[in-house]
Amino acid sequence: MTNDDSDKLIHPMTAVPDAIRIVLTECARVLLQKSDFAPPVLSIDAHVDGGSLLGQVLAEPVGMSEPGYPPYRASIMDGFAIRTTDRFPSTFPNGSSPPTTKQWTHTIAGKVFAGNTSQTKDDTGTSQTVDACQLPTAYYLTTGAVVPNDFDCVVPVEKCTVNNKTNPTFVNIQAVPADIQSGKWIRDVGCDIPAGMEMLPRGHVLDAVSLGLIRQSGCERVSIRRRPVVGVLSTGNELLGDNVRGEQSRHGMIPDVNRPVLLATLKSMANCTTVDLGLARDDSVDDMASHLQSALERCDVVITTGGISMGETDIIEEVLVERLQGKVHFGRLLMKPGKPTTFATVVTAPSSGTKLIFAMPGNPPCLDLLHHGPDSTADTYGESVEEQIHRVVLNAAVHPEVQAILSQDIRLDHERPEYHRVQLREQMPGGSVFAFSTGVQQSSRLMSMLGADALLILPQGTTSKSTAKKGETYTALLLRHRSRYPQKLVTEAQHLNPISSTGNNIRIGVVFAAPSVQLLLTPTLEEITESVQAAMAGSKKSHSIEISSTQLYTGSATKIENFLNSIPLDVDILIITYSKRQFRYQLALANSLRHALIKRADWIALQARQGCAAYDPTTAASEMVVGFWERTKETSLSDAIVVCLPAEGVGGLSHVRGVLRHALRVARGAGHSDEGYPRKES
Ligand SMILES: Nc1nc2c(c(=O)[nH]1)N[C@H]1C(S)=C(S)[C@@H](COP(=O)(O)OP(=O)(O)OC[C@H]3O[C@@H](n4cnc5c(N)ncnc54)[C@H](O)[C@@H]3O)O[C@H]1N2
Ligand code: MOO
Repeated sequence: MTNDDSDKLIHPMTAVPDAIRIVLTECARVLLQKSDFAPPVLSIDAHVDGGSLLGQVLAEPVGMSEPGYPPYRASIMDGFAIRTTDRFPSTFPNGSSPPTTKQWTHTIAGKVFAGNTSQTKDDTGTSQTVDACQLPTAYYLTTGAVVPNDFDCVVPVEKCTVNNKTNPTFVNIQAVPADIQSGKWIRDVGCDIPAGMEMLPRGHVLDAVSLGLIRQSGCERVSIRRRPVVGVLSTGNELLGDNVRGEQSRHGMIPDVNRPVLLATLKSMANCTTVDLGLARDDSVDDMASHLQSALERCDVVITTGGISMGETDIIEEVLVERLQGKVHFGRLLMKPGKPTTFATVVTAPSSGTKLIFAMPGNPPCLDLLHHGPDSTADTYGESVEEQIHRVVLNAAVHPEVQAILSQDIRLDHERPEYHRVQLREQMPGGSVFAFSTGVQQSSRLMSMLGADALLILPQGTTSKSTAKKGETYTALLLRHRSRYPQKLVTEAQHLNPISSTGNNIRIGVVFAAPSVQLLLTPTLEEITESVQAAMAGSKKSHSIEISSTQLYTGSATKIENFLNSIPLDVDILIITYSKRQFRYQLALANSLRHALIKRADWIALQARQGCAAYDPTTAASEMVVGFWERTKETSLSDAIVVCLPAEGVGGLSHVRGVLRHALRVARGAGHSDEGYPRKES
């Protein structure tokens, strides 16, 4: 659509989940079509100083080389190495009594210190019965020393007494039989890391511990992905350059905030090399074109700010499309703030490939957007580029999020969903999380970002719902302090909102239900996905399985129906899990659900019970409910299969083929009618 007063295109507003998928798809396309990102992989000396490996992403897994770690049998204690197979004589030298079972006397054959490699291989004598004049031998060892061949036990020095401190020749060991066992206090070759084990997978981001493991692996070179080069350009004639001081008083001029904020954000969160592209004036299309042209030659990704909405000096899109022949994938977002955000790709000279351009609005808080990013770390062997792209997009962890309870009423925006800057507070450690607005959210107010922990996604207002009410729960996208929240409260949002089912894609929604957050025992989303995948294994058609939504429910068990009606889930299978330890709660939850389903499938529930019990016997007495949930409104659950089972038994889903296969048919549009169940009167 065009605007009558100017030639500018007015793009439709793209919903954020769609925009994320578009960005992920284009990122994956560029990253996976290796010619566009040459050289995609660098080989680096594993022994270079850690600094240059830290934060890098592995392009190939790192495995343990022969013989494993430790590379030799090592003593765990400072002590004496002995052979447990040695036998003692019935008579002893100089007629003394033979040792009791608690005392063994050995001749000290030598000392082996950690790092001493010479003396250890010669004493390979086999087990011996010592005659009247011969005692078995022992070696003194320090922690980490090589245990001599055939010696199979180390006795700590605390249990040993030597005959002469300065020049010991005998050691008397006082120990209980349990101390004299083969393998005691010895780390066998490869017992920490066996040879051939994959220690760090492809896509692993190297941290300090990984650097240590690479050293232990014995690997000489590691393959890492080349970091994308990301350039940041601020545009606008009103911006003061870095070297211009004392000009702030000049009427109509402001400091450039976006560039330093973006560069710092990229440095702190992204695995990329940053380039400061400086400032560009916005009164000349020619100048802007040459600025962007040279930026694209140097960078894989260019982020511009400003000049992208409807004004006469908003020239970025014109330059991208008309001068650089770029393709705009979306030109506006259905979100507040950040509406004018534009995403484009430009094919530069064949040698340097396709470049990604994010043209962001000038208002500084719009930079929140940058926190959404792709994660293309999955295994890619044996797939076509299109398949890889599809999988990367499906698997991308877009944003860590928690469910937060609003602490005050907030008026909803009627044009766009609002990503409201909030501070988060826990009621008590591990308890419910409450969201507090950081104040006036006007797009230009950088102050509203100060101290913000998260962006609370508030829905677009309607005539029937114009206010988000205190006490309501909304999704909060964490900006920082992820580790502050208990692991189980934080979910990796695969996608921010429901996405529609395509082909053989099964969408799973998960509700974690418990009377309070402390009582939640949540299976991991991977566990759920794996169980469903296992159940589907062997089905004739291939399919992909995706957790498309997770919800936390800490309300009364009898109100679950209201809760399910209120959430905009659009899934094929809804899994509701609770802890088997919550006896009364699970009973109330199950009764309530059974009542709310349009059809119960008790025989499948029995199958589910057996499946869970096979997986975890203690779940046998738990409540299981299976049935169908009726579509109540366009955006809500669409005749989902509901499976309610204890969190401890989720692995048992892999035994419930029938229900999940049926869900698959429903997902493909067959509906439940072939099952012949009557619908409830509405
Ligand atoms: N007629 C319409 N006007 C506007 C619309 C619209 O739909 N129709 N959208 C509004 C929205 S929403 C936003 S957001 C802004 C974004 O505009 P631009 O992306 O074109 O950005 P500018 O106009 O260049 O700048 C906006 C604002 O931010 C200040 N700014 C710019 N760059 C920086 C910087 N590097 N550091 C600090 N501050 C910066 C600039 O001075 C402006 O005040 O458009 C609305 N208009
Ligand atoms: O999208 Mo703008 O950032 O609302 O003002």
